[in-house]
Amino acid sequence: MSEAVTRIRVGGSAGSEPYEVLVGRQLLGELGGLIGDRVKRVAVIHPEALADTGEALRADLAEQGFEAVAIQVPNAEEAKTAEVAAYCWKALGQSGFTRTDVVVGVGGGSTTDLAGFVAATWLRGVRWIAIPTTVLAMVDAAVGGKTGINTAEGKNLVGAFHPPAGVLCDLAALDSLPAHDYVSGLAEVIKAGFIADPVILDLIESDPEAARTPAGPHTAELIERSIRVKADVVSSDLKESGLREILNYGHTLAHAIEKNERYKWRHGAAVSVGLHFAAELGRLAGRLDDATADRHRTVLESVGLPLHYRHDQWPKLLENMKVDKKSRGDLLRFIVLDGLAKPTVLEGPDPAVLLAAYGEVAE
Ligand SMILES: NC(=O)c1ccc[n+]([C@@H]2O[C@H](COP(=O)([O-])OP(=O)(O)OC[C@H]3O[C@@H](n4cnc5c(N)ncnc54)[C@H](O)[C@@H]3O)[C@@H](O)[C@H]2O)c1
Ligand SMILES: O=C(O)C(=O)C[C@@H](O)[C@H](O)[C@H](O)COP(=O)(O)O
Ligand SMILES: [Zn+2]
Repeated sequence: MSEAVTRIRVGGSAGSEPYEVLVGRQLLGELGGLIGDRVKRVAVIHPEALADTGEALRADLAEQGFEAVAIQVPNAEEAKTAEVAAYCWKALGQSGFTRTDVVVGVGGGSTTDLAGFVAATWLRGVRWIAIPTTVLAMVDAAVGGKTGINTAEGKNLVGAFHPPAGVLCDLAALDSLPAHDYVSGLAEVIKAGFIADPVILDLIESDPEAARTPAGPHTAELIERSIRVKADVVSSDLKESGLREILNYGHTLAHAIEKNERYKWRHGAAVSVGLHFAAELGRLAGRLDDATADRHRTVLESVGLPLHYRHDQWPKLLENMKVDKKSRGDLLRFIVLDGLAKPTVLEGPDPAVLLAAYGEVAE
């Protein structure tokens, strides 16, 4: 696929403002235009690992005439806490941030989830722009307006739907990403393949080793296809009243594992185990054919993603899953497949079937 800039439109229905996701290289020149003329202040929220990037962005924006502040937050999930959100609110307050000012979140999904949440809550909502720097944030977290933080009780339990004004996916950012973080993002790419676009799976299976690096021949296509899957879904169901639940494929168990690991596991790694579990659940519930269920294991394993989790943790995981956002009262609900690219909801599965599915995942 060419290195030209691809523009993917998101939203525009049900009262939400449409915006674009740009994918390409050297996109930062687009930022000033996205921020707009009448804006006085810009806050650049970035993780420690991207201190240089955050400062370079701040300096560039200051040169363009904005009052720009950089707000450094911890790396990864440590940023998704009420304390860090409060730290950001303090920084916005101290810089006199008003309703016409703009937040920029640059980093992985943890940073964009936090930055979006800070933007959603400051003065009850200011504009924000996402500059995702991981595969996972480009294909999933930065697109669609789910923002939020974790609590000790569970993943993303506090948040808001607050779509960004634009998303800039600069593929050059992926060159500095640690290999395990690159691979972890592939779990959401593979998820998009199973729920909606099997060409994604074909591309990865054609050369799994190449899919593990940003230098692979299909990097841009894999990212763009996954963004289109997400864009299509959130454009028709921003607030998850139905269709959007399919994006949660593999996430019911994944979030339970993340909480169990006190958010030290990468989200993508947990999603990989969760996808394996969801495939086995679909198979054992009589919904999914053996070949498609097996394909989950082979494709995830081929790029080096984990499939298993500790056998003795099932009672805790079951407890954790009760606060999943898809639960209704005491009813557990899972996304499973009726076939390739045919996601559906499985409500209140037999506990014995759930346990048997976990038996396939347990190590
Ligand atoms: N809002 C959504 O719709 C949505 C969707 C999927 C995932 N998420 C959330 O995204 C988070 C996971 O995001 P992630 O996988 O991007 O990980 P991450 O944001 O936790 O980042 C992983 C690590 O990589 C560092 N990093 C980021 N970009 C880098 C780069 N270019 N070079 C070097 N280091 C870099 C980060 O500082 C961090 O240390 C989870 O909290 C998950 O819940 C949200
Ligand atoms: O955008 C969505 O909707 C998703 O479910 C995408 C997921 O990949 C993502 O991890 C999301 O943050 C999970 O949301 P949650 O509502 O289950 O916390
Ligand atoms: Zn996810």
